[in-house]
Formats: sequence, structure tokens, C-alpha cells
Amino acid sequence: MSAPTLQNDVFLRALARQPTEYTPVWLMRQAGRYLPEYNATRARAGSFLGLAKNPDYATEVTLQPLARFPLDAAILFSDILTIPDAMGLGLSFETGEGPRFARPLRTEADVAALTAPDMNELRYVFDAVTQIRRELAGKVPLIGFSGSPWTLACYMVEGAGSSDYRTVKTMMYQRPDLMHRILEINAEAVAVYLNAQIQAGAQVVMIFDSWGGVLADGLFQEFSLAYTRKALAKLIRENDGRSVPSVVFTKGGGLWIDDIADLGCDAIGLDWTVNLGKARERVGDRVALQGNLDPMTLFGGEDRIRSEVVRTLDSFGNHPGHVFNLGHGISQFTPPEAVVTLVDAVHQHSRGLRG
Ligand SMILES: Cc1c2[nH]c(c1CCC(=O)O)Cc1[nH]c(c(CCC(=O)O)c1C)Cc1[nH]c(c(CCC(=O)O)c1C)Cc1[nH]c(c(C)c1CCC(=O)O)C2
Repeated sequence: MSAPTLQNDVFLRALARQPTEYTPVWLMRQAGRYLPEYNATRARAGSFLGLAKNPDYATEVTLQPLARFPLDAAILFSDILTIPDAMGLGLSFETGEGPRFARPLRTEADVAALTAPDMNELRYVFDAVTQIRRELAGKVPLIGFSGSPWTLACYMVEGAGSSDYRTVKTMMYQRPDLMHRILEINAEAVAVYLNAQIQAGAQVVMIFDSWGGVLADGLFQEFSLAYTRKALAKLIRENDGRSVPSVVFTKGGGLWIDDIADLGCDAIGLDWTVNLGKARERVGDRVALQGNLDPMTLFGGEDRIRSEVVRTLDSFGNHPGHVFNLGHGISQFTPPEAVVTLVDAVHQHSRGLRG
């Protein structure tokens, strides 16, 4: 089956650092609890995992934000923790508590027993990608994603979110050999997983290194960056006659953008602590930049949202290679009207900049 023509390729052209008539925009966690229709589908599915593991529901919620807002990309509805779940760690989400693993990796024996996941266990993800592509019918490109090897390891060792990363850092400092083994397996799993998403129809892939920024300089390069590089090196670069760009988002990674730009990715996702203009000067034309409005700006009211969008766009300047996004996921308490304002302001002001 040949895919329908892409009607809006502004996002792909911005990632390729080609000129665009306006700055494309999508939002991390654009499908989620701030949308009443998401909460309604989630209630029908019974739970977050019930939603994510059912391709019909995953397709429905992926498309929900696109029905409301003129976004320039869709992102697969899933979670980064599908990989460790498929490795047998036993993922659950307690209401209001975030993710939890029944069998975290704590001992040498746990780590020795760890193996790459069987991709058949993740078929629901690839089925969702194929179904979303079909229902998008070329409206906008679809982003597939994975956690970074390090960020996945944080959850696999901690067994849940953490405020200080004490358990995972204890293993890293005391038994770096165990940590390297986990990361090696994760890097391979991330590559195979993303390649299967690409083959199922993902047109862009993004790696979320959400907890890279908790590492010390030097250890970030050794325990996070090196394994993201290994995963990226194994990715399929072209599918269906088009190149498949990759985006690496390291929360708190602003001080390492030179290292990240040399990874071999096409774009870097930035949080709101970074000045986009200065970042662009540092990376030159090695990569595009994606970001980086503080998600809490969306609580500032219409005028403030517009002025912060203008400030962000102006800081990047009128150059190719910017994809507008938040600096992290949208808050579940965000009023949807704030997103209407945001998307309109990005499109309107960036068109003006081109003129
Ligand atoms: C660290 C991380 C996770 N998941 C993810 C990351 C990396 C990005 C980041 O740094 O935020 C990635 C993710 N999770 C989800 C998406 C969907 C795609 C999108 O719209 O961007 C993506 C890209 C859905 C989700 N993943 C989750 C939800 C909320 C679940 C619900 O409906 O109850 C959604 C919409 C659950 C989840 N999943 C995770 C946590 C910590 C939680 C609980 C968060 C919370 O309670 O706010 C792990």
C-alpha cells in the first residue's frame, strides 16, 4: 500500500532545516488529561494502560488534539515505559501516583537475568502506529518515540519516579558494570523498537532523555549520551523514499548541547532554561532545535501567552530549523483554550517574521 500524500510537511522541512512559510508547532503530551475527551476515552478503557495497549483507543486519543487545534504533527499515544514492561518488570499506574514496577532491577542477579524484550510483546504499539497513519490520511506527519537508555534505566532500577535518583545513582557509582550492562541492553532495545515503529509508519522518531539532566558532567556523557548514540547509530534512516529524522530531548541538557548536536540526530529538544538564539549559534547548522516554552506559561492568560510565544520565536530569529514546542509536557491542569491561543500565536507571528 502506498501512503497518501502528506498534506502538511512543514514539520519535516523544519527538521531538515529547510525554509518554511511559518514555524511548525506540536506539544509534548498533546494528547492527555487536560482534554475532557481524553478523560472520557480513558474512562471507557478503564485505565491508562488499558488505553495505551488498545490500538483503537490509542488511535482515537492520538487524533483528539488534532481535531481541536491546527497542530503540525501527531505523536503516537503510548508511554516510554512499554519497553521495561515488555522486559517483564511488571508496569502499573496507581491513580495519582505515577508509574510503578513490580520487579525493579536491584541485584546482580536481577541484572544478569535482564534480556532484550520480545517485539511481539510490543505489537500493540506497532499496530497503533499503522492504524494512526491510516486514519491521519496524510494530514500531518506522525512521530514515534522511545525513552533513552538512561531514562528507562532510572525507572527500571528505581521501580518508580524518584525525587533524588538515589537507588539508580547508587548502582551507577558502586557497580558501574551492572549499569553498563542494563544500558547496553536498553540501547539495543530502543533501536529495535524505534525501527519497528518506523517500519509500521512513524515518519519521525524522538528519544526522551527526561532524566539525563540529573547526571553530573562527565557521567552524562558516559551513562546517557554514549547509549543514545548507540541506539541512534542503528536507526533506519529512510523509509518509503523519505528520510526519517530523529529528535533527542534531554531535559536539563542545555549545558551539553554541543555534545548532543554531535550525536547524529537531526534535532535537539530543549527545555525553557535555554536561550534559543544562543543555542542556535552554538549548534550552527548541525541540527534543528525544538522547543522551548515553559508549560506553565499556559496559565498566564491570553496576552501573556502571546507575548511569551513572540519572545520565544524572536529569540530563535528568522532562520530555518525551528520547531515550536513546550520545554516539557503540558500540564494536566492546562485550560484547552490556552492551547488555541498558543498555536494561533506561533503560526501568526512566525508568518509575520518570514515577511
Ligand atoms: C518520563 C516519561 C514517562 N512517559 C513519557 C516520558 C518522557 C517525557 C517526559 O519527560 O514527560 C512519554 C510519554 N507519555 C505519554 C506520551 C504520549 C504522547 C504525547 O502526547 O506526547 C509520551 C510521549 C502519555 C502519558 N503517560 C502518562 C500519562 C498520564 C496517564 C493518565 O492518563 O493517567 C500520559 C497521558 C503516565 C506517565 N508516564 C510516565 C510518567 C512519569 C507518568 C505519570 C505522569 C503523570 O501522572 O503526570 C513516564
